[in-house]
Amino acid sequence: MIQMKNVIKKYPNGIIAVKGLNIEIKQGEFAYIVGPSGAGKSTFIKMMYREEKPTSGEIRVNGTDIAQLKDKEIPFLRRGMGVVFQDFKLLPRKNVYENVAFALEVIEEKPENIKKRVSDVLKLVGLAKKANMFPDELSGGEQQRVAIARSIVNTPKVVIADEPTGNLDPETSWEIMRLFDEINARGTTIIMATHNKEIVNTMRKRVIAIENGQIVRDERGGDYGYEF
Ligand SMILES: Nc1ncnc2c1ncn2[C@@H]1O[C@H](COP(=O)(O)OP(=O)(O)OP(=O)(O)O)[C@@H](O)[C@H]1O
Repeated sequence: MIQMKNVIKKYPNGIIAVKGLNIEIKQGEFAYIVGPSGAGKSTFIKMMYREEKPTSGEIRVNGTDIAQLKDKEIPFLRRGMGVVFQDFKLLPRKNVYENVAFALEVIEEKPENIKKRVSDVLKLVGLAKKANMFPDELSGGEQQRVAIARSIVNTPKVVIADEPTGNLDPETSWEIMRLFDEINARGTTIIMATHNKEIVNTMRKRVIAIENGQIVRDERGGDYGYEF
């Protein structure tokens, strides 16, 4: 579902963050992206949802080369993917229900479908009872659950997560990871950059290690492989 060929990313300041990536991630896979700080993991991930445009190379998402997309076509790409961030990025003035519903409103989903979809995903993430609460009334783990609910409410084929447990304590991180595992078990591809060694070594998945802008390891059921 995602293929990269000779992808290079040079930022305007001259830093070459990604130096010729070649990778294929198939529908239904769960892949961790690991590697040292500054290795290029976020850049790699941002190019998948066209937050960053590659300097050269090809990035195919379900066959379309997204490196060639015009800016006005990007929303269509994003309809098919969910994105989850370390800092949740919830809308502070909207409650839990509204934060999740908003993702469907912007794509002009029919109001009668919105209610059902939002309550289904809030149930899935265990927040049905907190639908009326606001982000600042929730714990970090709960806020991340809302963000995950928002990312899957449109039933995307892939969820891309950049360090989703980076702001959470170990126990909460596990709960969030179990949720991602369940979403993956329902058929959604998960691509996740993480520094969480314990989780990578326990919840074994495909491990793609990036160092200095290049893939240095790609193993199914691999371990984290670093001491940090
Ligand atoms: N917007 C930007 N403009 C210029 N340089 C950038 C930009 N974003 C990242 N870089 C540089 O690109 C390189 C890779 O950064 P990136 O954020 O992709 O690494 P990372 O592996 O995700 O790091 P971390 O684990 O610390 O999040 C770094 O040298 C960084 O300074």
